[in-house]
Amino acid sequence: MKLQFYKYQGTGNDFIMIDNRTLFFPKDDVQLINKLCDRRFGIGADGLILLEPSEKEDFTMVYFNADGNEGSMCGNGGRCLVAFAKQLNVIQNETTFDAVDGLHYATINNGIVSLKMIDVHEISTNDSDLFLNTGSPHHIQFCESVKAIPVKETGAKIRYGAPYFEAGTNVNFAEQVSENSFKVRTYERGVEDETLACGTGVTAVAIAANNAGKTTKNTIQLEVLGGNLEVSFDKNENNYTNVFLKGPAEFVFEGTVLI
Ligand SMILES: N[C@@H](CCC[C@H](N)C(=O)O)C(=O)O
Repeated sequence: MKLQFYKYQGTGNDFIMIDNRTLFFPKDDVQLINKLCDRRFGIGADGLILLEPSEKEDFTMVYFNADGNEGSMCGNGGRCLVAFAKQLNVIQNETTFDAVDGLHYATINNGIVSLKMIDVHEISTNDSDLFLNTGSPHHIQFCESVKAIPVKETGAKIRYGAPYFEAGTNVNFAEQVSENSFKVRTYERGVEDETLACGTGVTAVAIAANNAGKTTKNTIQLEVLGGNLEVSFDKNENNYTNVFLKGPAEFVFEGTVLI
């Protein structure tokens, strides 16, 4: 069968998009999804996303990591899916959609997508590292220079080590640049490597930075390997609400592949 696909990227975090409104795609086929995401044997991507129907909302997001397994929430993937939904004329400039972690509201203007993320009420600390869930689990380590960090090696050790083990976590290394800006590099669970950006990851870094007293700002600029993102939130004691992740989401190419 010929599969029509669309390729999108958000600050270099890249995704295969499939219009699965007719529910034809064999989503239990872990090997197939893994091969489609393979950069040598397939199309190549950090993940694959299905746009599916929703009973009450505009559409449903179903996200798979590059390893072929269904993932938790993907912030950059969600932003790219909003741009894809607009390309398909499923939405105009505003939407609410279903995802694995609940409802998401988003707007799109001139290719910039602003996506509402889940509220965060729990942040744990271990020495100077932090852990929180922004739709996906994230470990955060602040450091002097992200350039000097062997992200794949150090990230893998933390991802598979205590207290995370098999379930694992995504791992972010963050360097403060100014009062309200940070450089971030992320090791992604499910890709098992560093990616050029991670949306739920920078969201976690922005909240962690505020929570750890590194900044009092509630609009934070995040510089990642693939570009720039912005995270904003409201804070009430240790509760973070109205969390928004904002940045570019771009269509790259489309094609067909035999499956
Ligand atoms: N790239 C993503 C994060 C995806 C989630 C993750 N790899 C997992 O399942 O743990 C993002 O932009 O948030």
